[in-house]
Amino acid sequence: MPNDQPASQIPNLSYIREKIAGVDEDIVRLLNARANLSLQVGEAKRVESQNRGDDPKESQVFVPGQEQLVFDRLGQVNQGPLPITALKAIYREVMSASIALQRPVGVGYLGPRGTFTHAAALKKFGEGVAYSPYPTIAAVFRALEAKEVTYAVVPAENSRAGSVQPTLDQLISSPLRIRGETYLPVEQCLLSNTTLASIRRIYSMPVAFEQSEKWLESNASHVERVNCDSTAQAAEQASRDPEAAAVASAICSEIYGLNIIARGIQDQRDNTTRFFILAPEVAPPSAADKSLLAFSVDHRQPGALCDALRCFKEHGVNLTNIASRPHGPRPWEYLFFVECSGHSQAPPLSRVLDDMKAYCPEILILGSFPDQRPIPSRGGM
Ligand SMILES: O=C(O)C(=O)C[C@]1(C(=O)O)C=C[C@@H](O)C=C1
Repeated sequence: MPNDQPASQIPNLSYIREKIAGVDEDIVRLLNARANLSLQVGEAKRVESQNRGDDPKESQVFVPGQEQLVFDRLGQVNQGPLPITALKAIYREVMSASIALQRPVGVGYLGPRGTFTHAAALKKFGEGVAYSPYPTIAAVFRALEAKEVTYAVVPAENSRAGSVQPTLDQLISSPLRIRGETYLPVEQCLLSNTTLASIRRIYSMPVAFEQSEKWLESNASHVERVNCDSTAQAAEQASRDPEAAAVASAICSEIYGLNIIARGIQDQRDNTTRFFILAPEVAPPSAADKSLLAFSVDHRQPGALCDALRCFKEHGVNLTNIASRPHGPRPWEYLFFVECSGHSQAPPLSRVLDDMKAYCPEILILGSFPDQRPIPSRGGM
């Protein structure tokens, strides 16, 4: 940046560096003061768990609503010149270390290394925790159920391709709950070690093919498509097949040694994927929560769905999404998935759930968590 001060008034470089060293000492002292408080929070959480009759070693250290409060406060107190995005990135690591101080944390994700889910997990938990990739969404669920990891991250929904069905299917049969969410901009690339004209097969995940449908139709309409469990697995397979390509992230080109043949091939410029953070239990209520529920109604009763949905209207609870899926154990019957504002343990949603019992043989609370939909002014993490 140009400096208009006369040369005589500019402090000399070593003097400024000494000042920076002094500020760094203060920052380290303050970070450790914060870390000591975090250790106390960890102890308080263990005592609370014990009082509830739960295993104190498994107390929940990741509290997304509290993290949102910290991020919101940063926005309120920051006077610059540091941009808020920089401050939030620094604090992501501060809180990552804070979580790890309270309890060793392992995060399972849909791997292998380099998937968008891996990027989402890093965005949510930072560098302070240990990461373990699993080959399928089902395997991620099983790992957390078996307590191989403390939390898990799975893809939930894409702005172009819609819900990730294997995640919904796992959620309804698993005791795990959604504790948090995060959104990630997704740029798809065509990666290969051959030229576009020589590609005979393209590997990817069904949702990634769907997101890139227009580009693939125009540029590779006659090329065979091979479904994989993840985009990174697709890149890994393409790296071993000289006639193949993969639809995957730019990061995968580095990890698996592939060239980027085309970048940004997704149909939507602001293609975004939403990920769920899974845990054994939901997070406590925060300032702005939403919930994902699944329920069935008596399909022989005309108006049964309408009766169930009226409960939301009567308590002024807003629905943001509704979908239906075949009910696993009972063919030709359906489960309705509803996403709405509020937390299942707090009114008005807790009252809606009480009223719905009159109309719904089954109600599953799949999760309640702070709403992180990307709103530029709020900028959830
Ligand atoms: O307040 C808590 O519950 C904490 O554990 C502290 C803290 C933090 O460092 O600010 C750390 C992790 C949580 O996810 C939220 C906040």
